[in-house]
Amino acid sequence: MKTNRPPKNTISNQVTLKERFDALRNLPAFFKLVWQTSRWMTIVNAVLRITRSAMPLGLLYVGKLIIDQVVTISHAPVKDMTYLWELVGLEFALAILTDTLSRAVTLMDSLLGDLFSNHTSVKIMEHAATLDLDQFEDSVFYDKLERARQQTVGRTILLSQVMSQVQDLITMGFLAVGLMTFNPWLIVLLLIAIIPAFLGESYFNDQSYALTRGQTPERRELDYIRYLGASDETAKEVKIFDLSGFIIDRFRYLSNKFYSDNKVLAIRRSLWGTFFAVLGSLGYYVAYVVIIIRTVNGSVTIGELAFLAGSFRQLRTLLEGILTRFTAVSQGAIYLRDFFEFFDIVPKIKQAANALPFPKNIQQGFAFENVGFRYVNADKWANRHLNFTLYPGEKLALVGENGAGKTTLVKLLARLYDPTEGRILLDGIDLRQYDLADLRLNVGIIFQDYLRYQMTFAQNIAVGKISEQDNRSLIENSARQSLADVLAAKLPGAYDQQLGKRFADGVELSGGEWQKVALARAYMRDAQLLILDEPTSALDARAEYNVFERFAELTKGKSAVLISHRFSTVRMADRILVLEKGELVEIGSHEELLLKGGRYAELFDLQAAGYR
Ligand SMILES: Nc1ncnc2c1ncn2[C@@H]1O[C@H](COP(=O)(O)OP(=O)(O)OP(=O)(O)O)[C@@H](O)[C@H]1O
Repeated sequence: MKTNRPPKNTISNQVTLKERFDALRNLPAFFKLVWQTSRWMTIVNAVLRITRSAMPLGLLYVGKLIIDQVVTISHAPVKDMTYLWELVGLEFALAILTDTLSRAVTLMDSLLGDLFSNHTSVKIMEHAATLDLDQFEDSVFYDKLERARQQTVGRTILLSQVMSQVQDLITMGFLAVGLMTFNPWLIVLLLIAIIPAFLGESYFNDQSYALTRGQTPERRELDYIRYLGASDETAKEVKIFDLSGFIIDRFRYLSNKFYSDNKVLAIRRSLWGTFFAVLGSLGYYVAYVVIIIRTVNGSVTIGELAFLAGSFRQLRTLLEGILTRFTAVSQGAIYLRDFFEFFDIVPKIKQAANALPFPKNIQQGFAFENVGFRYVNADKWANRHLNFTLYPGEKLALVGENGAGKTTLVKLLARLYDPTEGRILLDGIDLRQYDLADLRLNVGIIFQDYLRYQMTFAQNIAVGKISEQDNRSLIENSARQSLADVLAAKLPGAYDQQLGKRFADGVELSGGEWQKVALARAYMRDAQLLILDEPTSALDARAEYNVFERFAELTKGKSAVLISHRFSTVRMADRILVLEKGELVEIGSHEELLLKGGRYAELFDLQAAGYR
């Protein structure tokens, strides 16, 4: 965790006017997404809004007719009220209709917005699932993912903003036509009063976007700290190391920084906003005075006075809203760029064209030809100059100190990464030529940091081959093979027992017990290559020995790679590959390597000495 980092320079996050306009190009793609979310809702929404936009002019005009009629009747000797009441009835109907339409629009916006948010969340998850492991390990990627996630909620607002924009533009068109029939210059006055507010608004929106964008990494850190500070997974360590003060301090530092950065901007925005509002009011009152003078002179009726003043006031509000919203919409479009940028990230590990099916029975095995791998942004090679073959049916153990590159090697075998240099051949053909899904189905790995799903016992095993989640006999059989069946028998809910403490009635397992459950996943699929990356480290020595003995027996004829730091386990393998700083230093059987008296013998003696 970083502390007391200097304030982030947000200059690079400033948006130019050109970028703002360029971003508007994202709107069609955005509407395509909305359209995909629900066609009928989009249409209904549009129809409702167009109808609603004619209402203000209608109301003002009927209002004018009513006032003029009242004036006429008040001067008439015979008072016939019929027409007046008709007008009042009409206005009442229009008022009810306006209100109903507004509510219907709000309802539609919120329903469509919710659906849109669900739709885009699913799309993000679907796209994230196609991406490579190393993309997930890149912080720039995480920032993009985070911004894309924010969009799913934020963009529902954009939806109603754009719709409202169109609606208000139409309303304005109606009102402007009405106003221009009386006094065209009133429109000019209106524009003069409004434009400064628009410019101010777009300036502050830019500032706010730059600030938010610049804060993305800190926001992620804040989320992470919130998680550290209050989660079942972290509570134990936080308590024992008494980290709460440290965590809270960091949280306070970051959140205070957000607060003060945002505060400065909010205050400036508010002060300028007030000034522009005064300017707008000034414009309105100049127009009002002119209309009053004309009414007093008799060139405008009292009904027209009400109509003109009302139109002008409404137009001002509308225009202000439209201009403000314009910056908000283009702002939203800029955020959208982040959203679509996430979808532009393409996986590097892809299915080859005309991919080959995975061999039914591996003939020659996996041959590493000068394989090297370097993590993104790492200077050091994690694996280098690897030349060896994993033969069909062979059990190969990987040995080496921490960071020697064992896990990386098995990730290459499962194509979680592709080699940076060299290649891996399966039966003489580059691994990249095989069907990816088929490969993953045939290469089973249980990692040392396997997941403890807060789900049922059976589901925790079924994740090994989720398509078989309802195949209870396969699940129970897999549990038997990893020796987890004994555990199920002891649980109150047996295979349906909820595991973990996160949800109601969950039972927590010990580290070793969890490992047996995780190991059962390996037996769910009939993989031709099984990889166990230290998933047995929490088992006691006897249990690990039993598990591996059983594993060797159950996987007879299949290839397997085992990673373990226990030599009692390692010696069971047909051959042992010793890695040092990512490179192969020795390979051979336990006996051969002991005889050789090299690195393996040294490590073995070291461990044996510990037991003497
Ligand atoms: N995701 C990653 N990004 C960058 N570097 C990594 C990543 N994972 C591992 N490394 C680096 O690659 C090297 C090899 O790591 P690897 O996990 O393969 O070692 P290992 O032999 O499995 O270690 P251990 O016995 O501790 O599990 C290490 O130096 C490690 O720091």
